Amino acid sequence: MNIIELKHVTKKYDDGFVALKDINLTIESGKFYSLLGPSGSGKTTILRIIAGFSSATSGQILFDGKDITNLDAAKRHLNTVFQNYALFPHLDVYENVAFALKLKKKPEKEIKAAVKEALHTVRLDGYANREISELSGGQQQRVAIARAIINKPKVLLLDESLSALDKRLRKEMQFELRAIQKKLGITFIFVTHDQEEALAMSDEIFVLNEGTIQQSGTPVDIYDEPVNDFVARFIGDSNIVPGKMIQDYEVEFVNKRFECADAGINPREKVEVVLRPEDLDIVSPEKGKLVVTVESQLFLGDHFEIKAHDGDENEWLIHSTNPTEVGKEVGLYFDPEDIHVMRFGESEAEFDARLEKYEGEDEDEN
Ligand SMILES: Nc1ncnc2c1ncn2[C@@H]1O[C@H](COP(=O)(O)OP(=O)(O)OP(=O)(O)O)[C@@H](O)[C@H]1O
Repeated sequence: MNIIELKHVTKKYDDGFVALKDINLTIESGKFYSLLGPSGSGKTTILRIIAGFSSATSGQILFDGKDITNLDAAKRHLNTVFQNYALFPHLDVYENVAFALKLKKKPEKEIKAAVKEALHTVRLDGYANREISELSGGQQQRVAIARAIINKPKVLLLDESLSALDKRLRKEMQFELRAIQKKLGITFIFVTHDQEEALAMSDEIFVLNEGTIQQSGTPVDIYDEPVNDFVARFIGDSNIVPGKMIQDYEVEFVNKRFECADAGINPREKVEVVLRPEDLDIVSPEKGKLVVTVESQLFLGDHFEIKAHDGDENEWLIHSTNPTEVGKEVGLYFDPEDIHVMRFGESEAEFDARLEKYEGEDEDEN
């Protein structure tokens, strides 16, 4: 079931800057979504428009199928967790978490039970009487979440809410947030510029750049089939080289022809080819589909990051669990499915239509 829909939403700020250009997105109930993009891409603007803190210049926002474009923020069934948590420093944990229910003048007994349950959900049992200043960053984050879930919103908006934490705590909170979302079964919309974080946590990701959605889909879809070079570069490491389509399922790059899994592109059309570093296997030069010379090698704990160049002066990034030798000539092996062919200027809708057509044909053949 769709809980939130944005239809043709644009946002022009007072100074004339257009921060969102015709945004269309659908959020289903009970899933974890990320809005992912570099600084200034419009993530927070989308969140603020959904929350009702900012209004769209044009377009429509639906909540549970009803138009809420002009509805007051306070009347929307959602809460927001801000980057700085916005906790009240002069109130203790209990008072912070109880705040929304006290405002609604709920009976004390009901409030007590709700605070207990919310603190239990975020694993802060026994912290009710602590002062905010006596909590670690991760604990403050949990209080902010407890406060936001106490009145059981249908949607929780989280704006870069892990960015103040150190790396280890951040990882821990990623698991935690995901577990809380699953337990509560409510929709989370999480804003982040960290692609690893979005990949690890989300059911679905919207990748944004310059006020437009570049691609939406599951983490695996977006990683495996980036629609354009922005997405390919932004999500994970990648090797991107220019190429030319020969025919369906055959592409040329670095002056060689390779079998690939892509179709529906015109013969001789110029394309870009993406190969992920972990899809390149180092083999002997005779067995390689490409021959490269190793330039550098770094041990990164769980893999070696190897840089190499081919005769055409393309640099190749390789992630390998085995070391090689700097200066050595080696072969690179990859499967046809590891080659991702991208058309210039293809929109996500065109990309999806092309994929659907060919997947449909494959099924017909089987
Ligand atoms: N009140 C405003 N007036 C004019 N421009 C604004 C205003 N608020 C935001 N912008 C601009 O709109 C664009 C999108 O901003 P937004 O905060 O949505 O980006 P973001 O993707 O959340 O970035 P970050 O990760 O840095 O928070 C930016 O270029 C920003 O400078």
